[in-house]
Amino acid sequence: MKKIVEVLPDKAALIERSRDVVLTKIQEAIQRSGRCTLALAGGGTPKPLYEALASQNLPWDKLHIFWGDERYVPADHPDSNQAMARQAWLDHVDIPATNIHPIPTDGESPEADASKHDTQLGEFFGVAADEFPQFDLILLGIGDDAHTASLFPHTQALQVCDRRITLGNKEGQPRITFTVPLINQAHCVMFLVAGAGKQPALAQIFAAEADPLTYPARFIQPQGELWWLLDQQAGQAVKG
Ligand SMILES: O=C(O)[C@H](O)[C@@H](O)[C@H](O)[C@H](O)COP(=O)(O)O
Repeated sequence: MKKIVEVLPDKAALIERSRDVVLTKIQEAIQRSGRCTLALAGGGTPKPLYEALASQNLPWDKLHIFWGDERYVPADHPDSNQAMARQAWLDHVDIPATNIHPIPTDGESPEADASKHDTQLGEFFGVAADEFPQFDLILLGIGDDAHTASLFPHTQALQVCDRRITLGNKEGQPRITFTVPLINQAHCVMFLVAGAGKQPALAQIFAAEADPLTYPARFIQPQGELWWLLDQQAGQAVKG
């Protein structure tokens, strides 16, 4: 794993830098394999990044969009991660509908939809049920409790090693999430973190030792590159 940590002067600089790194990673993936598989994060921090990507001129047919986690709400619900990315970005560019691979939330149950998406990933990447495909880029955020994707502290999802997709649990509300081994298989994982409220969580995530079940983002140790892009306020927590 190659770890890169950058602290940017403010939120605007963080978004500009993340846009540039994302564009580079998309280009590298397309050169490597003819396409780029990109998993998006929810939350407020990446929204301006998605808005910035909406004005780019990209080979949209080569980009395949996934989500690292989803809230269990209809696709047009204000809390839907899919809806946020569509409104900020995907609805404004010429990406083929078949290149957008949302986590389903309209099935019989969260369990059934998690299992369906696990199968969908296997089919898309052409891998067996017990294999973990390699995403080109996975975008992530962290919560004040150091959760990432929908991998919340001390939840069952953190222990799942034999599936790509599982159920997350936010204070009793079901979510659907990538598992730790799926995220860790990626070519590149990029965390975007802004604001002073994230300092305590970041301090524990970057500490020499701390329990990953309490600070789930510590589990993220991808095969490829691990980027932490922080604004100045969040970055106070990791300055030597
Ligand atoms: O669906 C979600 O809520 C996320 O994917 C989640 O893990 C998010 O990235 C963090 O909670 C950070 O959220 P903010 O960017 O809003 O701080």
